[in-house]
Amino acid sequence: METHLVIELLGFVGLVFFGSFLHRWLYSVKLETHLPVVGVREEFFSKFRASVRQISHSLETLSHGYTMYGKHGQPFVMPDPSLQSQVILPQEHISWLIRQSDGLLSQSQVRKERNAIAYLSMGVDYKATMALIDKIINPCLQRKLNRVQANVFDEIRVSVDDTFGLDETTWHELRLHESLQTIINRTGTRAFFGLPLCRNHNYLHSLKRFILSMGAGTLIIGQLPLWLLRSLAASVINIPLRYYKAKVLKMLLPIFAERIQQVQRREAGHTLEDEPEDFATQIIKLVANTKDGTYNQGLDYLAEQNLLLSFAALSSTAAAATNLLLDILYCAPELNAYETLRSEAASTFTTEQAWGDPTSLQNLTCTDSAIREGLRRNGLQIRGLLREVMPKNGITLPDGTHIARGTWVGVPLQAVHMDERFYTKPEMFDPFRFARMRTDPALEGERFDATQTSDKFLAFSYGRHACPGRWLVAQMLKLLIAYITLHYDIQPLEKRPLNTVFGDTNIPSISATIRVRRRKAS
Ligand code: HEM
Repeated sequence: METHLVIELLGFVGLVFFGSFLHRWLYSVKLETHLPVVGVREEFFSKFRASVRQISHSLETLSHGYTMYGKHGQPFVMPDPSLQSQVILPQEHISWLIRQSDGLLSQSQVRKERNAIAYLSMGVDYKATMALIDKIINPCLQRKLNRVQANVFDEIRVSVDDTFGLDETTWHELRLHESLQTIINRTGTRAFFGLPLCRNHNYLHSLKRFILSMGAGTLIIGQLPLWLLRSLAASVINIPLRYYKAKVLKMLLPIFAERIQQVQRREAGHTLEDEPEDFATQIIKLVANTKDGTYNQGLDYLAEQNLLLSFAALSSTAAAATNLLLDILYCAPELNAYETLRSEAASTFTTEQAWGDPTSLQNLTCTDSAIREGLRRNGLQIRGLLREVMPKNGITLPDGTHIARGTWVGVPLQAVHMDERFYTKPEMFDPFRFARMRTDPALEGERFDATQTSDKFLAFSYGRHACPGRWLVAQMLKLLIAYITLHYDIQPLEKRPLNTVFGDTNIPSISATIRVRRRKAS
């Protein structure tokens, strides 16, 4: 047979295969049909197109579904680019949702796909990670937080001075997100691994690239349909990810080795003059005193776990700080937000020691309120508490709706935050809303500090998988806002640069700039 005929034949066979694959794929989008479906238009391949559209339209679709159904106590179906069938629950079902065990509604199944844990080169086991978070990391991030406050402040002071500048005579422009990411990366690294790593340029450079690769991986791969496409995307993203992870770990390992030696010497009865107060030391101490071998899998393992934790910590805190400053600089002048925060900081931090004193942070009720409001108005995720239905026979929701096995259920976080039943003028960034709510006699008994999660405030999620880093976030952001307002003037914004929603993630503008000038020392 002539060569061109063979090629044509092979091409034809390939086309038939591809066509049938595409046809099956386009029609494979399964949506729970007994529930209302949102986001689907009358068009060819309507379900498939609705699913793909949610890469950029999920905020609108979720708000529409919430207004039409969720607000009236009804679950609805949301298409998703991953083609994974999803049922979005009304706010009334959240308390029920968080009470269900992982055996009924599994978070780990969702994490593996949505956060691409099954695809990215992590090097750590998911189960062991969750055990480590539960037993070791959570206690460190809560009970031992006070010990890092003085160091966290010291790093904020030095890194803000470096990034915002010391010139008291001229205004200059800086890119807000980039500056805050640098400040938060340094401060977080100081809290986790101490000096001098947090000022090592090579480390910070590789850490930034590692965070970028992880961010791209978790953001993009979880949105893709089909295992094959996810694996292909992961094989590309894993190249820089492995490279930068190896570079970062090379610098982290000697620090862990040193900390382990220090802990062992102390346990053997030696007195150490300068025992570091960082989380790495605290985590090593806890692991050393725990009989269960799950956490004690060697130096590389612990270092890698801590690196993953810094990823969870740093990118989200930098994004929250960016949103918060943009909101403060844009909000209505009559609210006098910047000046109020400055005078609260001035009356709290009257001595040098006050910056390292945990009781100072309790006085910052207006700053705390602004942080909570920033997270309410612009949470980092618009949909969350995603869980996969595990029982063979499915599960029955509190309103009697039956949901099949394998379906994901979730909550429209941003839509709940925008519900006027829970927040007056929800569209408005009202920085001191929660400070007023704290003193409202009608709300007595409820707590409104930034770290308090509830079924109406979901920025840190809710229930047993809620963010364990939220106390550290509040500590860092309070010290950051206080230091910036006390030492810098910033020109208000005429327009708030818009966020971009990609899938479930709400990303603040990374190109937004602000104009700053150092205040004259009095
Ligand atoms: C403003 C900053 C932050 C926000 C908005 C945030 C938000 C969240 C949310 C929504 C979850 C639940 C995710 C899910 O269910 O899939 C979560 C989980 C988690 N966060 Fe954060 N987070 C922030 C900062 C941090 C920091 C600073 C740390 C560590 C120091 C941290 C460590 C974790 C960990 C380990 C989990 C997993 C908890 C579990 O599954 O049990 N986060 N965070």
